[in-house]
Amino acid sequence: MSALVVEINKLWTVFPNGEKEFVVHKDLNLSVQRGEVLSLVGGSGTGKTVLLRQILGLEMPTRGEITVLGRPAAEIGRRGAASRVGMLFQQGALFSAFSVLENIAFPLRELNTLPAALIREAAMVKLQMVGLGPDAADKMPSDLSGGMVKRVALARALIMDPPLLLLDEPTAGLDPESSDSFCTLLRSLHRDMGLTVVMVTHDLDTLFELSTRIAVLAEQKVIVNAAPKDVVAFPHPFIHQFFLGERGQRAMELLREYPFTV
Ligand SMILES: Nc1ncnc2c1ncn2[C@@H]1O[C@H](COP(=O)(O)OP(=O)(O)OP(=O)(O)O)[C@@H](O)[C@H]1O
Repeated sequence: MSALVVEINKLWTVFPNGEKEFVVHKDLNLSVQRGEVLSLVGGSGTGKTVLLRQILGLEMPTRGEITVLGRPAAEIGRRGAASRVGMLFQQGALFSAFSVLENIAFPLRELNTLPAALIREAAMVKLQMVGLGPDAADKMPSDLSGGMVKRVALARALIMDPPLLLLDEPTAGLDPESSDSFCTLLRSLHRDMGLTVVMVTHDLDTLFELSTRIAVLAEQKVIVNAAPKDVVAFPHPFIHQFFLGERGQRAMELLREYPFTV
């Protein structure tokens, strides 16, 4: 298998805006190597979520190519895609009428190729993998804490052991303690499953705890894609404001605290 898991070439994303056009991405290039945790960082509206959805094949770019695991991203949006790419949406997005176990099993059920007992067993394994006990299996989403919702959504994203995992603001809305323990879980899963991860986050703790690389979106493209310590030192007004403004001290502390990233 090639070391390149995601390859984005000359990507344009243009949305209609009244009489005019609104250009979100312009000639954007990005590549993600196997085993990386690549974080996408950028100001509001720079097209981070759109890019994740395009990698997942849920949206088509206006122009350019996105190759995921050697095939066009457009093929991923189809049936059985969960075996190639798992996605953790920002709100967790569980089905409220399904139990925890039914939510986790959903992509396997959809495939309709395995007997129910095997599907149940696979979902129980994933439940354990995300640190939840068997007693959580029959709970309904409304009975779960925010941290548990994220864990169940993660278990569902991983049900078919995809090599690539996409995370949209994985720790948004969690209290600091739940956020920390979710980061620890993501980090051990990344290590143990040999996952490649592409993540969008605004949270500096999450960013420095998990990222092996950071790609910064500005001026409709990726202005830098490098190790965290090199990104922090890159001369650009957005980066200066994001890492070295008010939050600068914190960013520097985090760089020292998480040797994994430097
Ligand atoms: N389907 C669409 N039609 C028109 N405009 C869209 C569509 N989807 C996204 N946009 C616009 O594209 C821009 C990028 O959106 P996106 O959600 O990717 O931003 P983002 O970088 O994730 O921002 P944030 O950090 O605020 O979540 C925004 O201005 C958004 O309004």
